[in-house]
Amino acid sequence: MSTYKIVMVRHGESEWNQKNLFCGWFDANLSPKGEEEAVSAGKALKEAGYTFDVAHTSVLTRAQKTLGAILNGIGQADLPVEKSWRLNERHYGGLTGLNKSETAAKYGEDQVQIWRRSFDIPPPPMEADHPYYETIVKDARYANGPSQDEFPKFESLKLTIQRTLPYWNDVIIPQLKAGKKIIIAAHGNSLRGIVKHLDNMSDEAIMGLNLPTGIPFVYELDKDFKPVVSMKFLGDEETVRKAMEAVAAQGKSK
Ligand SMILES: O=C(O)[C@@H](COP(=O)(O)O)OP(=O)(O)O
Repeated sequence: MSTYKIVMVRHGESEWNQKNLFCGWFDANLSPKGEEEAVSAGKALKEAGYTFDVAHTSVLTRAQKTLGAILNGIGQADLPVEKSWRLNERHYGGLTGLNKSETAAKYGEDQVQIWRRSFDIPPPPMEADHPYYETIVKDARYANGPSQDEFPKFESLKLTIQRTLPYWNDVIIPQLKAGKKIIIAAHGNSLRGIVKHLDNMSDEAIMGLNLPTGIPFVYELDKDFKPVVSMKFLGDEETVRKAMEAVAAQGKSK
């Protein structure tokens, strides 16, 4: 029997998704298509009758803007929003800013697949001379965390889960227990981490999951927070399948 329900959504297409660049902690904006996707996500949630008590998002603009458009769409623009770096995208290290197809042409599609989707093999670190190092490390949005020790230079999915899961366990679960209706707007890989945890997916199985941009999905959980309904997308099956395939194909050399 389902006791809890939670909605999650990966942000709409970002300008860097559109250019096919590894983005990670770089604060890319939504592309015009991404803005439209966010509005459509709001419409889908409104049509399905969703309202929320609390919304959670990362400290990155693409996720916050997506959430803003959704909340506008469901007539809840003034809903309390909690923002945390723990919901940020995985840190893509030295790959940040590189084109995914060009990287595949240079290092091979298999290597890019390992960097994008392996569970515990991280990308190379972002060194201090990386073009986006200062922009990210000195960004005022990180004044209250992560601490210097916690601040990533790169993250595998495993490392991403290690900093996202405490947020799920310490913030989201207590709010669900208190009866709050929650939406999380975050990123491809921070959400893949939560999905892996909820569905108890193996390290191999999670490699095959590519989350589409801007299509909300629902989990229904039992009293022990085990899924009764897993990853039910608010979109028709064919559209979701094609969107997932398009994400997977971003690592092709073309
Ligand atoms: O960092 C990035 O490039 C993408 C995910 O990339 P892939 O792992 O799918 O390559 O993150 P998002 O657009 O969800 O914030």
